[in-house]
Amino acid sequence: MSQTLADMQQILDEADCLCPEAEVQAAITRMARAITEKLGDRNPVLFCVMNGGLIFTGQLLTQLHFPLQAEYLHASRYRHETSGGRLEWKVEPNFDLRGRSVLILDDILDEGTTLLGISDWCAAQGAREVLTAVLVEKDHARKARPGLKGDFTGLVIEDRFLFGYGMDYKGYWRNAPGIYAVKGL
Ligand SMILES: O=P(O)(O)OC[C@H]1O[C@H](OP(=O)(O)OP(=O)(O)O)[C@H](O)[C@@H]1O
Ligand SMILES: Nc1nc2[nH]cnc2c(=O)[nH]1
Repeated sequence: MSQTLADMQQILDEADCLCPEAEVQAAITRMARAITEKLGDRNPVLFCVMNGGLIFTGQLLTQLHFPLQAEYLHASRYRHETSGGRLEWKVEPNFDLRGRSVLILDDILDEGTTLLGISDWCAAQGAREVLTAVLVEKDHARKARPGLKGDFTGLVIEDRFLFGYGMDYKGYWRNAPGIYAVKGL
């Protein structure tokens, strides 16, 4: 096994599981009900924020039983690091947002800079309303705006560096079937 693979296996073996898969799935089901209640008759367009939003979006979408359009965008600011920098757009959506209800789907609201930047961009494109849904909110007071929260939140989790369920550690373990914290971080 290469050193990278051995290191990554050790990361998972030594990590703390903060939320097992069944609890994550229950949270996604609760979110699906709340989103349906709010947006079920608004013909919304949903944007998965790649890459981290992939698994959450996939598991949420099939629980939304109303007409919607599903799209993606790609914006990133961590680049395999454990602290964030400037938000970089990798793929801007090519989609007419004028007058639309928009729901942004992402794995985590940490400082919230990513979701604020994306929400502002959607509003500037003429969206009628922009809502956000995050699987995880990180519990700390360093938000980009005091008290910043998603409109729909699955789980509130302690202030450690998390991976699994879409969140990566150095590009790995987005596929981990639960939410884990790296040992010592
Ligand atoms: O609330 P913030 O502090 O802005 O952090 C949250 C963002 O960080 C992660 O993305 P990242 O930039 O790591 O890109 P990724 O989606 O490719 O993992 C995550 O997917 C969120 O989009
Ligand atoms: N993987 C991962 N990405 C993040 N982006 C912001 N916070 C986190 C985190 O705790 N884990």
